[in-house]
Amino acid sequence: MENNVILETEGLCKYWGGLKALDNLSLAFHDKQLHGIVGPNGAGKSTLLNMLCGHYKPTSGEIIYRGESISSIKPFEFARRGIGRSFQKTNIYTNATCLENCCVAVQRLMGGSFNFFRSRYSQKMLDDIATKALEKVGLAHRRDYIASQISYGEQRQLEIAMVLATSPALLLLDEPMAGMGHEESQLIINLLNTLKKEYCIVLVEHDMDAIFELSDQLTVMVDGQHLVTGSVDEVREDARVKEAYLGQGDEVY
Ligand SMILES: Nc1ncnc2c1ncn2[C@@H]1O[C@H](COP(=O)(O)OP(=O)(O)OP(=O)(O)O)[C@@H](O)[C@H]1O
Repeated sequence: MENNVILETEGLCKYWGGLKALDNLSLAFHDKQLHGIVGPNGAGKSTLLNMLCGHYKPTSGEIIYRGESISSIKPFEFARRGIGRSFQKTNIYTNATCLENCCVAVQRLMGGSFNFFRSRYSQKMLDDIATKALEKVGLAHRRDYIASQISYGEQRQLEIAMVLATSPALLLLDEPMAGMGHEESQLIINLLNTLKKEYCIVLVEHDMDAIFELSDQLTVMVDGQHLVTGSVDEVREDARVKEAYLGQGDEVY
């Protein structure tokens, strides 16, 4: 194993009845790199993220985290080991403040054991962790705002802050730019460019300009199968990729 590989899949398969949503996928995700995942609709991108965070169990194959197979551990153990996941659908409590949302994310991770630490001291620790996460995404000035009062783009930033508050080593991001205008997307691009210096990021995103700008490695999937992995330039020049996107609109080119 290359020493800066954090997470790997080996021959990963997920079948829904006769449908092969993921078919024999072997990938390696490196520390301090952003690995983009693209592919036409139904390619299996969300299925892959759901498996990497433990939400779905593999039909066969392995998920290996820092050299250890974690295919059969429970979903909350994925998070406790440092695999953080943001969702396509917004996951925030709109009636709580930004700070409270980040605190809840940490409490969820700690589960029942959090009650044990309940004290003024632990609340301060929690607030500090949450505040640092908000600072990292550029939302420190929104700390005490109710989440429903901040813009849509800021809500997506808040979701990333909620993942960061759980102290992950790896971030799995599912379309963090969905529904955003150009300016808001640019904010997220700038944020991810900063975060990838510190974390391993796996990014599923339909915004091709964004994914080309951000990816150190890029994987194209088609019909649950791996088509190609390489640098952005290698992928863009690959004839198989052009062919896979034919009839899908000009999503790539
Ligand atoms: N829970 C499920 N039960 C049955 N089939 C599923 C389930 N989840 C996904 N699928 C199927 O698996 C295939 C891959 O779906 P997936 O959502 O992973 O693709 P995707 O690449 O994320 O697509 P999109 O870009 O449209 O979000 C699709 O054919 C989908 O219908």
